[in-house]
Amino acid sequence: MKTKIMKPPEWYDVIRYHIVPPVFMVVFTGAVQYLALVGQGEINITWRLAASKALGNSFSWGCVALFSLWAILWLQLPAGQVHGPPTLFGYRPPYQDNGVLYYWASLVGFFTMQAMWPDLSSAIFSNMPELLGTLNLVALTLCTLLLLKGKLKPEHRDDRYPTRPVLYEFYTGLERHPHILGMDVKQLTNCRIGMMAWQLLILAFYLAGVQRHGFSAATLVNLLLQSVYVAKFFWWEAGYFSTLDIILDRAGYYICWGCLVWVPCLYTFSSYYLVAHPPIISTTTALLIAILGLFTILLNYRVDYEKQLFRRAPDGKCNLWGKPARFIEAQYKDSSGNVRTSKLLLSGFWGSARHLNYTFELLASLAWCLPGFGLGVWPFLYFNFLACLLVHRTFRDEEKCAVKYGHNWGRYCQKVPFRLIPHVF
Ligand SMILES: NC(=O)C1=CN([C@@H]2O[C@H](COP(=O)(O)OP(=O)(O)OC[C@H]3O[C@@H](n4cnc5c(N)ncnc54)[C@H](OP(=O)(O)O)[C@@H]3O)[C@@H](O)[C@H]2O)C=CC1
Ligand SMILES: CC(C)CCC[C@@H](C)[C@H]1CC[C@H]2C3=CC=C4C[C@@H](O)CC[C@]4(C)[C@H]3CC[C@]12C
Repeated sequence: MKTKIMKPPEWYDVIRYHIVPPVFMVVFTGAVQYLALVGQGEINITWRLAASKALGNSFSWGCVALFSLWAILWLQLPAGQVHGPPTLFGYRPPYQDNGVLYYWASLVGFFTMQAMWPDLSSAIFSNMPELLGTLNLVALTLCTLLLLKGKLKPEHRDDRYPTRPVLYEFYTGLERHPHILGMDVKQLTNCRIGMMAWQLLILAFYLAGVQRHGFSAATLVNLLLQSVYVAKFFWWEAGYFSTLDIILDRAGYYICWGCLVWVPCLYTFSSYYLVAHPPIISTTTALLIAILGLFTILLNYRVDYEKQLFRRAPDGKCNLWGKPARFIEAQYKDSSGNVRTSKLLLSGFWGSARHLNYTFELLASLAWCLPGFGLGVWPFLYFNFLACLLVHRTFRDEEKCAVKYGHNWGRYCQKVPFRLIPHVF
C-alpha cells in the first residue's frame, strides 16, 4: 500500500510560505519585549517604553557576552563525543558529551558570582527587558549568518531543498547540522545556551523573590520542579540528538531564535512573574504540587528512557514492564534507495499511546505553573503555549513517520490507536 501525498492548494502555499513566517516573527519577537514588562508588573506598557529597552544596556550586553563565551568554551574543551542518528546520506553528526559537567560547573559559577555580588539576581530580574532585547539582537544576527552560510557554503548534501521566499528560509533555516567555529550550532543554541539560561534565570528569579518578599514554599516548588526537569535534560542530552529538533528541523529562526530568546523569556515566565506577584497558595498545597510535579517528570523521563533502551538493545531484545518487548519491524528507504529496517515499540508506555511523553511533559509543566494559582492567567502562559506546541508537534512527528515508514506506520497506529491520552485522543 502506497501513502498518497496530496498537493495542497495554491492559496495554502501562499499562506504557508509568504504570510505565516513574517507574521510569526514580528509577533513573537515583539511579544518577548512585551512579556518582559508584563512580568515586572508594569501597568502602562507603551511602544516607547518597550523600544527603550530593546537595544539593551551595558549590564545586559555584559551578561550575554560572558554567558555565551562560557557556553562556547565548554564546546571547545576536550571531551568525549556522542553521535546523533545518521542522516539519509549517512552523516553521523558528532556532539560534545560534557553536558552534565557543564550543568554543574555553570551552577557553581553562578553561586560564586552571586556570593561576590549579592545584588546579581535582583539586577538580572530588573534588567530582564534589556537582557531579552540583547538576546533578540544576537539571535537575529545569528539567524542572518546562518541563512548566508546555508546559501553560500552549505556543509551537507541533505540540506539542499528547493528555493523558497527568503523570509520563509530565514524562519525555517537552511542547514540541519551547521557548524560555526567548529561547534555544532544547535548544540550551542538549544542545549548549552537555551537550557542553561532557563536554569540560571529561574534561580535568579527565585533569589530575587526571596530578597523582596522572604521565603515562600510555593516559589521554591516552582524552582525545584523546573530544576529537576532541566537537570534531567542534561542527563539525557545524548537522547535529545535523536529528536525532531535535531534530525528534522533546520537551524533558523524557529529553533535558534526560539532557544536563544523564547526559552529564556517564555519557558521561565512562571518564575519571572512570581517575583513581582508573590504566590498565595498554602505550603501544604505547594507540597502536593511538588509530589505531582516530581511524579510526572519521572514518568516523562521513563517514556523517553523506554524508547532509548529498546532502540539500543541488539535486535530490540529487552524487557519492559517485566515482559520481553514487542515491536513491529518497519522498513524505510535511505537517500541511496537502500532499504533499512527500524523497529516500532508496542510494549510499555509506547504500547499505551503514541506520545505519552508529551502528556507527562504537559502535566509537569502544569505542576510548576500551579504555584501561581489565583494570580490570573499569566503564570499559566507556558503551559498554554506548550499544549499548542505539543499537539502541533504530535501531528508533525506522525506526518514524518507516515512518510518514512509508509504502511508499517499505519499498522502501528492500528495497534496503538491513541495519540496523547489512552482511550480518549
Ligand atoms: N518542553 C518542550 O518545549 C518540549 C519538550 N519535548 C520533550 O522532548 C522529549 C523528546 O520529544 P520528541 O523528540 O518530540 O519526540 P519523541 O521522543 O516522541 O520521538 C518521536 C520519534 O520516535 C520514533 N518513534 C515513534 N514511535 C515509536 C515507537 N513506537 N517505537 C520506537 N520509536 C518510535 C520516531 O522516530 P524514528 O524515525 O527514529 O522512528 C518518532 O519520530 C520528550 O520528553 C518531550 O516531552 C518535546 C517537545 C517540546
Ligand atoms: C518560534 C517560536 C515561538 C517557537 C520556538 C520553539 C522552540 C523554542 C521549541 C520547539 C521544541 C522545543 C524543545 C523540544 C524538546 C526539548 C527537550 C526537553 O527535554 C527540554 C526542552 C526542549 C529542548 C525544547 C526547547 C524549546 C524548543 C526547541
